[in-house]
Amino acid sequence: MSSSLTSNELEANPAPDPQAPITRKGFLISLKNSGTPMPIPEQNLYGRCRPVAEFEKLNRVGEGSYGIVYRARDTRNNEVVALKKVRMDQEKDGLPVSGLREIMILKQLKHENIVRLREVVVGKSLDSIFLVMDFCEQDLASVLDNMAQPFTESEVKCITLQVLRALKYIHDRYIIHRDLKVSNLLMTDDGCIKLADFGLARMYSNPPKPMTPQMVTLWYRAPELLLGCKTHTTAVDMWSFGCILGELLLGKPMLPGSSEIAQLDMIIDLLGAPSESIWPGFSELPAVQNFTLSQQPYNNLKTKFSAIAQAGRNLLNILFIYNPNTRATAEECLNSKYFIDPPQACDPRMMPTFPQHRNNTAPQQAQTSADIPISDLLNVFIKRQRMD
Ligand SMILES: Nc1ncnc2c1ncn2[C@@H]1O[C@H](COP(=O)(O)OP(=O)(O)OP(=O)(O)O)[C@@H](O)[C@H]1O
Repeated sequence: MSSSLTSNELEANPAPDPQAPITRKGFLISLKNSGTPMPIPEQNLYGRCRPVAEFEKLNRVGEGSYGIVYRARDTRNNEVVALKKVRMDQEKDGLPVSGLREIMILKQLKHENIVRLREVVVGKSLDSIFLVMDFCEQDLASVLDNMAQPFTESEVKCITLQVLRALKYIHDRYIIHRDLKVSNLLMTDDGCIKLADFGLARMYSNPPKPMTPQMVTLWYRAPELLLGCKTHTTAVDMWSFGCILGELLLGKPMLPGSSEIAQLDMIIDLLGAPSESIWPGFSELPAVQNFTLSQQPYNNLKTKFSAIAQAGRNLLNILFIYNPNTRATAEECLNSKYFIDPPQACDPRMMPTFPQHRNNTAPQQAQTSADIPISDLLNVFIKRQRMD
């Protein structure tokens, strides 16, 4: 991904509803009004950052494209937290853009099925920042990789209902996650699912504005993205959600393509070929000419999910709709008969617990740092980018 934080981007995609709970204030508005970084009117907009030295790193639990995540102990209150070090070396201009986006978005979200950002802490230089989040004992990818038997259907319903609640919450606030996959679904020992990793998330507007299509991990990527559509909607998350539901029901990834064309072929093998009649505008999509799509005419969802009750297959059918404008929304899924029919979703507290496979690495030394306001940090990054 080539990404840089520009004032245009900060201004882009305003929430269409001025009453929406998400507001843009502080430094964002300063940039918009002046075109250059301005002093931040509210001192310490995001509060003062504590030094990361106040956290004892216990072990590394994960590493993604944009950061390393540690289990750590907050020495002030002894609580165990997740500490995500924002990776700096991936950005060509040295800016932790995905980290900053993640901070800006997570700060505004408060929902029991979304990982809570407690605070931002800093290392010894401004080039080292960490997100402090509630610690979740598991992520669904490592659970699925290590479990002896697949989830029962009532466990699948328990997990997916929680994911849908998180999706409804963010979609109602004009936020698209854009990287929904099992490794970004965390689970606590109380069976609570938390949507994590908002590094690729974006605000969207109506009508949608152009965005980079190469988002979303391939296996969970919607056909409109694979075909180069530049206007994304919440429907991209709903496709990914369908892939996750399918993966939980099958006990293995549903569409594990190894390239974009292989991914499209897998989708077509499962659902039949898209056409202008079922997806108006399909033939105009930028990448349609680049691929020779197979003409397989049948929808094979029923065969692939023959062990699942009709209501489950109906839910999958409305998620795997090619046309993003008619694909099911999170709210429609929450009202699906699938969640009413037996077996009903189990209580999260009845979910099985799993060994913590991610806790096997050695402790790390904490760094020292200064006590710096996060607003200063953000200004430094923005200024640096303007100089490039
Ligand atoms: N709050 C948390 N509690 C426990 N583990 C976490 C937490 N946040 C992240 N992790 C672990 O760290 C991994 C990577 O985190 P995350 O997805 O946020 O990083 P990323 O660099 O953005 O990853 P990606 O490459 O998927 O975009 C997760 O899959 C999970 O295993």
